[in-house]
Parts: sequence; C-alpha cells; structure tokens
Amino acid sequence: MSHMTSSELQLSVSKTMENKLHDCHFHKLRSFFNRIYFFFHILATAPILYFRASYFFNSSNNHHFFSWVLIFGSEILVLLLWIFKLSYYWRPVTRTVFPENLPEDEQKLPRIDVFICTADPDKEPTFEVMNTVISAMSLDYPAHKLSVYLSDDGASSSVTLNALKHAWVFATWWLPFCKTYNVNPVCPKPFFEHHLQLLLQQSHNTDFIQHANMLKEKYQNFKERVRAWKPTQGDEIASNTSARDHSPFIQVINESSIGDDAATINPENTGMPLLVYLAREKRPSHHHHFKAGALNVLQRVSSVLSNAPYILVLDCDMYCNDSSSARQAMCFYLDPKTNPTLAWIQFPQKFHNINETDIYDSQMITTWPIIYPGTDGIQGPILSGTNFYINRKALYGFTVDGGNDITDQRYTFGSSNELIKSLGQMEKNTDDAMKTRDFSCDYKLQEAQFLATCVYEDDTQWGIQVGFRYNTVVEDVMTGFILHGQGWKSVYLNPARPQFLGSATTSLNEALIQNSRWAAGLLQIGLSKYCPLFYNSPRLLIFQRMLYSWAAFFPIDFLPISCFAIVQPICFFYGIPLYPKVSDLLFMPFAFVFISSRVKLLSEVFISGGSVHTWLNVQRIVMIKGVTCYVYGALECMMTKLGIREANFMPTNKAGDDDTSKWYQIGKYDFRTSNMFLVPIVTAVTLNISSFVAGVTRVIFGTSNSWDTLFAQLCFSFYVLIMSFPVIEGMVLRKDNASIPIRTTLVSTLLSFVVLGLGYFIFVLH
Ligand SMILES: O=c1ccn([C@@H]2O[C@H](COP(=O)(O)OP(=O)(O)O[C@H]3O[C@H](CO)[C@@H](O)[C@H](O)[C@H]3O)[C@@H](O)[C@H]2O)c(=O)[nH]1
Ligand SMILES: [Mn+2]
Repeated sequence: MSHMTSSELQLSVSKTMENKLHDCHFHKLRSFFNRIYFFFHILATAPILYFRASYFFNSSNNHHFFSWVLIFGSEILVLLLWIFKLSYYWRPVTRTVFPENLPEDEQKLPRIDVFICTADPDKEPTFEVMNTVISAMSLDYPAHKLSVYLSDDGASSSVTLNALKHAWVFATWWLPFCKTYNVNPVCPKPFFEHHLQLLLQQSHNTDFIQHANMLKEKYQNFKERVRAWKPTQGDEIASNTSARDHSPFIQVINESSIGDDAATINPENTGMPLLVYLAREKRPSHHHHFKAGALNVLQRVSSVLSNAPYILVLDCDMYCNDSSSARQAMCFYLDPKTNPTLAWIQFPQKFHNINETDIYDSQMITTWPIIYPGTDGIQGPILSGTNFYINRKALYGFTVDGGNDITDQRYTFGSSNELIKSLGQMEKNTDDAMKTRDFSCDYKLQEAQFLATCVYEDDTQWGIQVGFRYNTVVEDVMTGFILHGQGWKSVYLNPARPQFLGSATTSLNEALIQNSRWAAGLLQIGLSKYCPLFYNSPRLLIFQRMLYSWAAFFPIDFLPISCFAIVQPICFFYGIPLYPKVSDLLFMPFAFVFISSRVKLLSEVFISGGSVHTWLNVQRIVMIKGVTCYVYGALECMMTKLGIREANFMPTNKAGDDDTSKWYQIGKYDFRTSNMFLVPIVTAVTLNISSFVAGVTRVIFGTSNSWDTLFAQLCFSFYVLIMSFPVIEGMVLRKDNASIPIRTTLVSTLLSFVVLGLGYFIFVLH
C-alpha cells in the first residue's frame, strides 16, 4: 500500500465502490443517544423499585395493599417489556443497494416467483387485486425469469379468474408501454387516476401522448369489464361450489386460455411473465390454515412449474409502486458473501391511503423507520407477511450451509416425486423451458393440481417443519422466528422511493379487528413451545430473544394499561395516594421516567416524519388498543389454547367506503364499531372524568396535604383526559352518524359507577 500515490489509492477505492452491490451504515449517533437514554432510564427505575418495595416491607402501610400490588405489578410488566424493547434501539443500521453493479448479462439473474394471495372478493375488490398482479408483472426483470401466481381463497365463482384473463390481456399492452417510457408507478390504477393527467400536461412527446391516451382507453375498458362481470352458469370453476368447499383449480393464463379475447392482445408484445391462477382445494373436513396454507400451496405448485430460487410475497392490496425492487433484492442474493445465509429481504409496508394526521396510526409510524432498522442491526428484521423476497431453500428447511438434513423427504414434503425432484433443481437454468412455457397438455399441470389438494399435506411436515408455519394467525413472525433460530439471516431495505404500497385500515373498527388478530397470533407464539425466551436454539442471540419476546408479548401491555385506566382513577377518586409526594425526592424518578419516555417517543415520531399531532395520536391509539384489542387478543389466544374456540383470520376490508374514509380524511374518529370495542373505551374515559372531577375537588377543598400526596395522580389523570379528547368529543360535542351513540354513553357511565362502587370495596375497605 505504501508505494501507492493518493490518486492511485482513490482510484482503487472507487473501483471497489464500483463493484459493490450493497452497503450498510451504522447510525452511531442515534445508537449512542438510545444507549444513554436507556442508561438513565434504568438508573431511574432503581429508586422506583426501592420506593415500592419499601412500602411492602413496612407493615404499618398495608391498608392500600391491593391497589399498590396492582400498580406495582403493572410497573414491573412495563419495565420488563421495556427491557425487551431495548434490543430494538441498540444498533440501528440502514442499507443501500447499487443495482447498477449487477451483472449485465441477464443469464446471470436467477428466476423469481411472485406469490399474491387474495381471500375475499367483497373485502378485497377484484379490480385492485388485478392491479397488484399487473404491477408485479411489470417488475424490471427479464420476463422469462419472472412468474406471477395468484392464490384465490375466495373462489366461489370465477370472478377472479375471469378478471385475471382481462388483466393478462391488458398487460400485453401495459408492459411494453412501461418499458418504452419508463413509466412510474408501474401499477395502472394510480398511474391513470393520479399521475397521467400531470404527465400529459407536461409532456411534449407526441408519441407518448398518443400512446398514453390509447392505453387509458384500454384501461377504462379493462376496468369496466372486470367490474361488470357477473357469474354465469357453467363457470369454469363449477358455480355450485362454495369458497369453503371445492376442488383445486389451476390455470396458466396465456393466449390459449383467454378464448375470444385473444383478438385483443397486443400483437407487438414480446415476452410476458408466466401468469398462473390457483384456487387450492377447500373442504370442510380439512383446516385450510388461512394465508400460511395458501402460501404453502403456492410454493408446491410453483415448484413444478417455474421453481424459482427466490420468491416475492405480496398481499393482494400491496402493489409494486416501483419496478426496481427485484433488482434491488438481487444485490444481496448475488453477493457471494451474503448469499449463503440470507433468507429474506424485507421491504417496509407503506400505504397509499394514509393522510397526515393518520388518527389510528394505521401506518404504525415508528415501526418502519425506527424498529426495523433496529432489528436489522441485530440479526435482520422480523418477517412481515408481505413485501419480502425469500430464498426458497429456507422455506424448504434447508440448513444455512446449503445442505439438507431432511432424511426422509417423502415424509417431509409429501408423496410428489416431481416436487422432490424440484428440490435439487432450483438453481438450474431452465430458461428454455420457461421460454416455451407450454403447459397446456402437460403432466406438470396435473401434478400441480395434485399438490393443491387438501389431502396432500396429510402426514407431511408442511406447516410444521417446512413452508409457512401453521400454529398462529401471524404466520409471518412465526416463520421468520424459526428461520432465524436455524441461523438464517435477513436484511431490511427501505429505499427512498417506496417499492410497495398497500391499503391501510382507515376505520376504527377495522383497525381494532386487525390488531386483535395480531395480538392473538403473537401471544400464540409467546405461549407456544416456540416462546422466544426459552425456545431451544443455540443460534439465537440474547438480543434476538429479547426482540422476539417483545414482539410476542407486547399485547400483554393490556394488563398495565387496563390497570392504569381502572385502578388509577379509582384511587384518585377516593384519595388513595399511589406515588411519592411532590415534596419527596422520590417523586423525581417517577417524573423523569414518565416525561423522558414521552420525549423519546416524540423524537421517534419526528425521525419518522410525524408531528406533535401524530405523537398524540400514537399514544391515544395505544391506550385504546390496550383496553380493547390486546384484551380480546389475549382472551382469544387463551380460548384457542384451551380448545374452546378456533383461531380465525378475518381479512381486513380493503374496499374503501366513502363515508368511512370521509371521517378519516378530516381526522375525526369514526365510532361506528361494535359495543364490544366501544364500551370499554367509553367506560375507561367516563371513569377517568369522574375521578378527575372528584380528585380536583379533593385537592382544592381538601386538606393542604392532599395537594402534595395526590399531585402525581392529578397530572396523570390530566394526561389521560387530554388523550381521551376524541372520545369525549364523540360523546358530548359531536352529534353525527359516526359519534358515540347516547345509549353507549349511558351504559358506559353506569358501568363506570359500578366500577367505582366495586373499587370502594376492594381498594378502600381493604
Ligand atoms: O384465509 C386467508 C386469509 C387471508 N389471506 C390473505 O392474506 C393477506 C393479508 O390479509 P389482510 O387482511 O390484509 O391482513 P393484514 O392484517 O393487513 O396483514 C398483515 O398481517 C398478516 C398476519 O396477520 C400478514 O399475513 C400480512 O402479510 C400482513 O400484511 C391478504 O392478501 C389476504 O387475501 C389469504 O390468502 N387467506
Ligand atoms: Mn393488509
């Protein structure tokens, strides 16, 4: 090195930079502040624990025993979850990729299979699903290396199949158009409905204008045909079947399968990705395991058709907004250093229907910019259901060193010889077969049909040792955890331009149902033999265990949150002090912990691009979820564990309805949700209001001492009041169709009095 001149040195550095495929940046400063914060926070908890413990050791103090036990218990739980969460802040990293350094020779790019799942044409509008399919077909990748599979779990008629054929025809026009003009976004709907007009105004390219107008017409036509379609007798998928009871059906969509529409294909189109429709067999006698079941069938079926070594998984509403994600992912897979242990590349979930206020925090604002970079620095991000590229081998249970310890393949993978043969052929270059793609009278299609039957999985390891795992409704986190436990790694990539955009839940009802499902599913993992704390895997680092423990157990937050929402106001109402006096030095650590954690959240919200308003919303919705979703999630988890109830995966509604979205857009809560959710929320708020009024009266007119002893509770109660503003507004100030019905308010007020009464017996008399 010493004999190199500085310019030579620079040249050699830029040369290596040139060939670099990806880079990783460690956020030193952020990590430093996080660690300092944690240090002081931990320091402050010591006097708090001392204060609580000394109360219990002082025998003269036991008159408020119950309330103190509950509050102390809550504080310990909060502390525990908070310690788990520390792992997310330890080592945040950000990655960049250089797709321009990928080999120019297309032969060197591996094949990719895209899996898209849809389940319910009412909640998941078919036309939007088609847009996702078309956007995936438009990825910037050699067409003969790309295959798109659509799994239809709602196949009671051929509505989706029919739409898919129209989508294919439209794609023969759309794909060349995207290529020629470098169109962005590659998803037709947002392009024609939001971007095109501006482009037409700005463009002077007459070719483009002509071409775009022609495509717009084709798009309108495509949309109308999809929306107007009604099932008829003699459907290809027999019309007398129901979504829960029918045979498997697989069709490759191409010139020969679209019938009369063949005349409308773009004659100039050169090369389309393979497009396959799949409705797996459903029988009441066989559990279908929701999305995990669908993904496993997709994996098997694709293994005999295209068998790509890498798979992109998309929810039906998550369209490709940009065409470069495939090449970006290849920057990791084609790097010989990272490849061998790399299972998946996770892209963030971003949404097209989110506004600035995002009242229900549907986008989970701090999750993608804060939590995911944090997990990436430890071992790689948690798997998150959609927007990820995954190595097929990892799903097949191969070990990280490329071997396969599976001794009995038929026992593991089932009886299909074709499938077992495919295991060894993932990396083989089957370009020629892919180019011709003649499956029409192929035995492979029959084999695929067989692989999509329900009985195929009987007595195999699908869902247990291979594929997406079945014992939870959050199959993604579970599967990712097991892969991490086997030593596989993952990376998180969040490029400036969003690669995927989906629809977030923008009504309170949908958000609460979705979060109840997540809470139930995550707790199912925590309480299973895969409990991240104890799961036997020598490869899991302690930080990894903490990280997954937080993910699996955070719904337990419902215990402290409910406790703070119920016990706290009762005590304030009756003047039972729970915290040190303001004049006491021990008041300081409590104040510090409370304030610093709020400020920490504020800083995270700012880093994530939010505002003070967002910060308030985030805290609000956590409190609401704490007294509803997490409680029901925990109950549901318990009931499934005890076998009283079957786990359920109710897909979210992606069909925006104007009235609901109106409330979301103007940033007002839409309280049209079931009483199951509404009553606990309103009860907690009315309870807090009554205790605030009683408490303030006590502080003002009571002994001078009560100011000193109850100050902390006064502040806390005031804080809860501010957080409850939308609920109070919904109860008393609003008189519209989305406000809180007067009956609910009355019932809840009554309930809160009952709680106060009971509280008297439990907390005051004891
Ligand atoms: O029986 C089912 C149920 C659902 N789905 C599909 O699963 C996807 C996700 O469902 P969605 O209703 O959008 O649930 P979300 O809560 O928004 O999904 C998040 O959480 C799920 C786990 O609970 C993950 O699977 C998802 O990838 C993740 O985006 C959709 O494409 C559905 O069509 C099926 O294919 N079969
Ligand atoms: Mn979704």
